[in-house]
Amino acid sequence: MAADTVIEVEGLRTCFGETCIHDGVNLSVRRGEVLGIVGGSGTGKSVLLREIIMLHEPTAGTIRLFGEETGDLDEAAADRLRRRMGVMFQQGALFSSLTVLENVMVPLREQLRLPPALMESVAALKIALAGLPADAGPKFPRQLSGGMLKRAAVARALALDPELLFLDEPSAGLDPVSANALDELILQLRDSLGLTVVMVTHDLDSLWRVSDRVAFLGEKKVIGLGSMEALSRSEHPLISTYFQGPRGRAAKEHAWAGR
Ligand SMILES: Nc1ncnc2c1ncn2[C@@H]1O[C@H](COP(=O)(O)OP(=O)(O)OP(=O)(O)O)[C@@H](O)[C@H]1O
Repeated sequence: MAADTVIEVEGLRTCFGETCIHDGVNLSVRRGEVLGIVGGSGTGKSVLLREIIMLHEPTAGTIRLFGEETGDLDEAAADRLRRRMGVMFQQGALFSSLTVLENVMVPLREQLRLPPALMESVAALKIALAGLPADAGPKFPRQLSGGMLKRAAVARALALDPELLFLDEPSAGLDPVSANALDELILQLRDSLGLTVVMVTHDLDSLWRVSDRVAFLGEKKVIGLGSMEALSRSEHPLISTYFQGPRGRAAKEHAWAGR
């Protein structure tokens, strides 16, 4: 495994009963990059993410995180690795009965032994890092806009100072202005904290703006891996249909107009 590789997936196979959705998935993620995962609906993007973060066990193949093979770990070692990763799931998944500050404190309470006042300070810092005003802390999720909810979920994902951030459809349900602002946040976090970001998304505008490389899932494998520019020129029929449809072309024009 190369020194700058933080995630390596090799020969991954995933079956649910008789149906296999991955068969020979290979992928490596480099430290400090934003890697997008795309592909048609049902190609197994979210399942791949869940496998990388050790929430689902693959049928076969290996996944290495920071050089450690995840299939071989005992619970304590898996927990140590989990602490190095932050995850934002599709729905944000905040606890509705807790304030934003309390939500961000959940991983701190679970993983660290800190005095309550210090935990509050750490949580407040993460809320600020995620671009929320300080008065968002005492609010409940139902009192926040869609864009603010996503930021609160990002704040919680950052609670334990992760090196790796996973985002499942971060811009889903956001208006274009809030989606742009979230893209900016992702880039800022990568640059200021040196985070490696893996993001599953269908948002082509966002992929043009933030991804360094994109992995295209299709035919149960990664059938394309490279920059958006390289992928958008791919002649593979599945990839070209995806990127050269009307939405793909519009996103490319949009991206070029913004340069
Ligand atoms: N626990 C499970 N049991 C059985 N089948 C599952 C399970 N989890 C996922 N699947 C199936 O695996 C396939 C891939 O699901 P996944 O959610 O990863 O797709 P996706 O590429 O993220 O799709 P989308 O873009 O629509 O979100 C789907 O057909 C789904 O029904």
